[in-house]
Amino acid sequence: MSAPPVTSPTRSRDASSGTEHYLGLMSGTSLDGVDAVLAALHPQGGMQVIDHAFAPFEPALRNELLALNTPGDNELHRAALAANGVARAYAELARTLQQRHPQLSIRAIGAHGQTVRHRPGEFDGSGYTWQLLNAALLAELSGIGVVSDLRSRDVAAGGQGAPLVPAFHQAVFAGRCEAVLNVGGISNVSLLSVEPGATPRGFDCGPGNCLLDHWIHRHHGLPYDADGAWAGQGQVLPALLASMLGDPFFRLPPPRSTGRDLFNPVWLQAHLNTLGSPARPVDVQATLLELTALSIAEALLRHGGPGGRLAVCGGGALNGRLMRALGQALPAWSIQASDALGLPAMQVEAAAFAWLAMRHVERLAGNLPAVTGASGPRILGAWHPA
Ligand SMILES: Nc1ncnc2c1ncn2[C@@H]1O[C@H](COP(=O)(O)OP(=O)(O)OP(=O)(O)O)[C@@H](O)[C@H]1O
Ligand SMILES: CC(=O)N[C@H]1[C@@H]2OC[C@@H](O2)[C@@H](O)[C@@H]1O[C@H](C)C(=O)O
Repeated sequence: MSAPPVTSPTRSRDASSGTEHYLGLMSGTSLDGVDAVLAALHPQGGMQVIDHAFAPFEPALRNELLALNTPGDNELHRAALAANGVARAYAELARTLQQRHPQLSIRAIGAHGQTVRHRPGEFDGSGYTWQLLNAALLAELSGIGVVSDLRSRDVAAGGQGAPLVPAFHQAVFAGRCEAVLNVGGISNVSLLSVEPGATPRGFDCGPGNCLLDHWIHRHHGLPYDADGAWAGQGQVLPALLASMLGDPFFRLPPPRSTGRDLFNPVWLQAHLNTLGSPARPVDVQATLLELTALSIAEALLRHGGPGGRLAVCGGGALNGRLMRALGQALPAWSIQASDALGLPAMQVEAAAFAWLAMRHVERLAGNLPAVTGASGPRILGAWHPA
């Protein structure tokens, strides 16, 4: 990646080592809450995770963020209030890690915000992606400089604005696995390379946990299907599975990205409506788990290599049934959670946003045009000084 010039924050750094501390704050499409990772990062590579913390969203904020994923009334005011709520939740977690490590000076926070719309569109200036976060308030509350809005510049350059993690996956996992799979609300894959000068590839696969979470919440009031246990009690419905896998998104070539804009309860209901008779909820859950596994496997086989080592991160790595379904669908891949490579599955994304903050501070590009389709490498994010 090249490093175009940009006006960037001034910095003081331990010149002897070049290593600085960054905080990554991530709340993804699952909307379960906020993950924070405090990491020591060196611009030339090398990362050590110092600590990790998680806090669930308050139910009222989570409900409002979910509602804002769907067009509705008086959204500007509601979105502004929700962006303040996200900033307060992020600041609380930042404070937790600051208090645990008072001796460390944190160079910057990389704060993702909450995606409520993702419409990258064509390269005609109409595309946008929107992550709710009042980054100014976060800088004010935390006393730390914040890099936010990390996707918009890539979209402005004609890219998808996502996925952004392949560059980070390459930096920390290359040589130890051939592919990295993130199963959050949405799933995405990075295909790594050890060839000199080669860049990784990557793309979104489709729904990860978001439809599974929705369905078990609707029928049992639970936030997620722990270990896929409920899905395991049902039978896969072939007609429903075929209908869902028929969505044109699954046939799109990379660069491609998606989100709750497409894979949401309305999408699921439309496919349920194609069935001749009502389905048992437990069978729908079994079918959704199969959809997640098969859409990932199909994308990996079509656009990735024939096999190798696949490291899995995100909450889906904690779903034993999903991991077994992936193993069955990808017999030539050896699959294990990223924990085996030294970075726990639930820390990878937040660590990636700490890394993206470092790229901004160091005036280095954060995107990979080969992944997102942007017209060139770009420094990502907007800077909000401490
Ligand atoms: N023990 C478990 N069994 C099954 N699923 C689990 C378990 N623990 C977490 N999950 C799933 O993982 C989800 C959270 O994953 P994660 O934090 O990676 O998502 P995210 O960061 O919101 O998503 P994205 O990568 O789309 O931005 C939960 O909503 C749940 O579906
Ligand atoms: C628009 C948006 O928020 N996309 C997320 C989402 O969650 C997973 C997948 O869809 C991925 O494209 C992206 O997040 C990861 C962190 C990324 O940008 O690499």
